[in-house]
Amino acid sequence: MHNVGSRETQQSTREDGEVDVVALRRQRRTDWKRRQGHETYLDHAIIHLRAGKGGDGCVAFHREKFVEHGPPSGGSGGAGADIYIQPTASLTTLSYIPTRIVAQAGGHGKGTWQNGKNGPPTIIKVPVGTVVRELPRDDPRRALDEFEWEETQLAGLDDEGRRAALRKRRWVHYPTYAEDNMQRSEFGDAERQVYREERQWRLQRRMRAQHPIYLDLDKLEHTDAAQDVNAPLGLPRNQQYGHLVARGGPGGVGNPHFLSQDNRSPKFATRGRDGERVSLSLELKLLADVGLVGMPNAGKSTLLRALTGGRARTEIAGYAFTTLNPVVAVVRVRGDGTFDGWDADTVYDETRVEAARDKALMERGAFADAPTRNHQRADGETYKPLETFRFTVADNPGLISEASDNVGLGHSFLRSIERSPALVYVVDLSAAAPWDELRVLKEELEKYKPGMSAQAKMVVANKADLLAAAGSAEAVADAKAKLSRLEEFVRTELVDRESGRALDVVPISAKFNMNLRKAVELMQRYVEEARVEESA
Ligand SMILES: Nc1nc2c(ncn2[C@@H]2O[C@H](COP(=O)(O)OP(=O)(O)OP(=O)(O)O)[C@@H](O)[C@H]2O)c(=O)[nH]1
Ligand SMILES: [Mg+2]
Repeated sequence: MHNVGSRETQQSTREDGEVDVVALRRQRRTDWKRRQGHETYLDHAIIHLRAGKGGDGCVAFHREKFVEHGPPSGGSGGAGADIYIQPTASLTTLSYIPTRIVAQAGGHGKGTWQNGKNGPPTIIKVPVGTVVRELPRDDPRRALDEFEWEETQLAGLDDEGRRAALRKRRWVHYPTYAEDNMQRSEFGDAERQVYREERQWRLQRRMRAQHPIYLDLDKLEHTDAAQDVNAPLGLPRNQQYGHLVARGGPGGVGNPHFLSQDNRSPKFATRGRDGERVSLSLELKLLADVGLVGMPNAGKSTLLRALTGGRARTEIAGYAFTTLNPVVAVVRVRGDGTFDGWDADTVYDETRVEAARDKALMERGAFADAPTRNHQRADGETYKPLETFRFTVADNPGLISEASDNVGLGHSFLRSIERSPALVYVVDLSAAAPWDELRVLKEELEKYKPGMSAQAKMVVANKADLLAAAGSAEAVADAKAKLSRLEEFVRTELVDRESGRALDVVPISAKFNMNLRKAVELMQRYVEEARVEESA
């Protein structure tokens, strides 16, 4: 089964429009696998929100000395709390967001005309780069909305029981007066009025459901609450609140509301209404400038570590699927085109090997007088060109053939680089046929999102050191032939349609720090171009 089309259809529906539960289950399993051992990273979540219920109105009569029959004095209930979603820079994962959020109910009305308090708004903070979607009605993962929930409460009742249950959920009666109230014609009028309002409310809600919530929170937003006429009351004036996603139910009205010529002492009030219930899917898209795409073991993590002078804490090991989740790190380029760690003779080996080496050094006391930042370098060098450019690179799990069917780790992690302006293919040049790897990578990108392979800008041919390892003239000639065959493939198959330019091919060795300056220079160029385009 190869799904093509928008992300939603890929995830949950088959070509015939049916919801594909098997695919959903498989997706959940690969998501789970990706989270193993990585305690907190989560880039996709489904949350169920329940806005606050309105407070009930109150039935009361005023009591005062010498006033025998005081007027009705029941206060109205407060509105239930609304739920807002707000992007924030201080989070990087969705794992802190509870899957079920119930906002506070409004306070009940009380005697002596005291109205209930409104529920204070609930604000859900999500990381910048989160895309919020309301789950459509036919999605099996959606929770019941407030109307469907009421229906489930009424299931199995006959007409009479149903009417009684509905009334019970809508009306408050003065003690012992319930029967009496029901007989009255004023109550009948009031009840009709309430049902009319309810139908309006229901209609409005259905209309809103036709335009499901879709929010692309890729920027921090600073609305000026003091200026905003829609800012909810009860928030400090400078507090940011974000986007409304679920409305609280209105409070019920107190008995003074039903005072009329015919009924001088109404003994009923209405209850608050349920808040809206919505299910949202949250998807986190990291915003890295460059995304590395490659098969398992191609050396993506090694490359990221080398580009950041070993700062990027991403695991390197000689088995497939070492990296389970995207890791983003910053590459700092200096004025002369160098970057952190470019000149070091460090070998970026497997993390296990590195750890063992560090431990041995430590035991020998080699770090005892390692220079700190404030020390002069031993060789007396003081010149240090300033950092002039900075961009972020995302290292990703390996992508393999049929990843779109959730083979391997699937391809859902690609969402984190979906919007990266530049993708870089990383292939293992020492493999038998690196061009086949490229073909598969391109196909999988296209299956994830049609047109995504156009974001690819460069092919990095890694492990170039292995080719000529033998050192003989023959091996060198073979290596050259292989590289030119790869270039030939790129020239014929991987041409950027817009510019007509073939992707750049750069042979490197991430492990031994070779030819990385060239790769960084090109990456910087792509990022600069993209930024110019964006600001234009
Ligand atoms: N000889 C040589 N080995 C390399 C080079 N780059 C990476 N390796 C080795 O290749 C193996 C895999 O490297 P990783 O960086 O973990 O590969 P990856 O693409 O991140 O793999 P996954 O995370 O599993 O997708 C490790 O044993 C590295 O030491 C290189 O330039 N030359
Ligand atoms: Mg890796």
